[in-house]
Amino acid sequence: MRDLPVHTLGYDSCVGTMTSVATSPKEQILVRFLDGASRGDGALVSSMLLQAGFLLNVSGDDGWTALMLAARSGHSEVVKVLLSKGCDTSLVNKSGQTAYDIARFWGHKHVAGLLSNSKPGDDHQFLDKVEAEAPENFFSRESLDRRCERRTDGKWLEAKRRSPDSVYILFFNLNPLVTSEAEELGVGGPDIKLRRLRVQSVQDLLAKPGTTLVFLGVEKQVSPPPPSSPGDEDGLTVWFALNTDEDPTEHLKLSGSSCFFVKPPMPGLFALSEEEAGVIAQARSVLAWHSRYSFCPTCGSKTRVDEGGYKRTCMKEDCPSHHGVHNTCYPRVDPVVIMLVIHPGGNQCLLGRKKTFPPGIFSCLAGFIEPGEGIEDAVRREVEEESGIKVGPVRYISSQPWPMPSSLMIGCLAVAVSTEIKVDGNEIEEARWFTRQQVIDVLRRGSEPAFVLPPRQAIAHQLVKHWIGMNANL
Ligand SMILES: NC(=O)c1ccc[n+]([C@@H]2O[C@H](COP(=O)([O-])OP(=O)(O)OC[C@H]3O[C@@H](n4cnc5c(N)ncnc54)[C@H](O)[C@@H]3O)[C@@H](O)[C@H]2O)c1
Ligand SMILES: [Mg+2]
Ligand SMILES: [Mg+2]
Ligand SMILES: [Mg+2]
Ligand SMILES: [Zn+2]
Repeated sequence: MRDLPVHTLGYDSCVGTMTSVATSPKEQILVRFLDGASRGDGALVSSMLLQAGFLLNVSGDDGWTALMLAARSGHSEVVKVLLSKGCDTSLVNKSGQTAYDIARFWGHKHVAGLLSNSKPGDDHQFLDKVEAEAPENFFSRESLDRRCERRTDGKWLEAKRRSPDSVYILFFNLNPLVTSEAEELGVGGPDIKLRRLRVQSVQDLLAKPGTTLVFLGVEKQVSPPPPSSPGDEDGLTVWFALNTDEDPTEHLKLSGSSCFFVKPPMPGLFALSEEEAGVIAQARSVLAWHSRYSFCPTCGSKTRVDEGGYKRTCMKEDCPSHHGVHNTCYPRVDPVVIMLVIHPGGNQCLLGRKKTFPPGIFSCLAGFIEPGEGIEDAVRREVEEESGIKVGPVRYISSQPWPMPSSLMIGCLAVAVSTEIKVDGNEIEEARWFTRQQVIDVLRRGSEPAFVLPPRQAIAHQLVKHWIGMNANL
């Protein structure tokens, strides 16, 4: 017996609740059994199977069997019980996924291991496809080769600093210099472009005490090019970033150009190409660190810039920061979790509004990871703090450097195990469950969208898109 019509019960396949009375004793038994599997109650599953062996391969709503429900929540004990009874691991739900697919998708490696051992020849194309399609996020493209080993090679850096082939990008108070001149921009390309300067244009600025210089890396090479300038033996084109806190316009020797400094984050930086946004993510974060950490955080003394702008060394001889690993000497990155919370039923997602958002915008919840906290726990804590929703399984999807000033957004999908929303009212003024259809209408810019999503350059947008691209009911 398969596909017992339990839809009528309103059985919720993740939290295992019954929202109305089951219509027959057999259906009631099935609901209890599936509920036990999804909650990880191995003892209940075992004893029910002893009395009603037919339950083993029966599915409820959307074709989910006990094995699939246990696999989704990583309940390996229940999975072992079901496997020991000889359950059918090849069954698929109405979205075409096996229990193995579901375990892999939610990152339950131990469960996926148990399931793959029991069925070595299985084909899991669905998951491979989902993984291959993880989005590339704006600000995350590594356009330059960082060549970290060159940061301590003072002679090489100095030669490159003087080289007429080196590229300088300039920031004024952390805002990059760009151009919107038509001839610089290709058809259908970005709206603005970084203004690439040469050493002769920035010579005066380099000599000023308030200027910070950072070695970003070298242009990536397909094959080694011939040497381009006399004395410049490796032919590598180096990029540097400069920041100044005084208006540099009068020191710039630029011929007839219409350049301006663009303020982050929106819409300014979002108008750059993916390649240049990647350079900005690196440059702006390091420069912002220099502007905030001028003095030694350990003893308050003056510091010296070293390693091509990737280290600040305390000038006080006996400062403790000279011994051991001191994360005060190197550029800082703040990890932030950002998550799309999926309703236990699989077909709605949770989005929230900060008080500061423009009208209509709803986005993924997000929050800084705290010291001593892992990614999954930070996701669960922030979601509960901001929306009152409890979260079970968490799966990492992709990350995004966010150079305002220096966050790393860690994008996750998370399955809710409760549904009642209670916003904190402080950070988040409103949170709502939106259906897949509402989200699809927003992404397709339908005539009456229920809300507005952040633009494609925000990882929140990509997480929502990723969820829509997946099969339903994971
Ligand atoms: N790229 C995107 O799609 C996207 C979307 C949402 C948020 N974000 C970014 O994520 C970051 C964090 O999100 P949030 O504001 O919701 O976090 P949050 O929910 O943790 O709340 C922010 C508050 O946490 C405190 N805090 C704790 N640790 C902090 C730290 N290391 N730095 C600064 N404040 C800290 C501060 O009081 C701050 O006001 C923000 O900077 C935001 O710009 C990016
Ligand atoms: Mg937050
Ligand atoms: Mg928060
Ligand atoms: Mg927080
Ligand atoms: Zn010091």
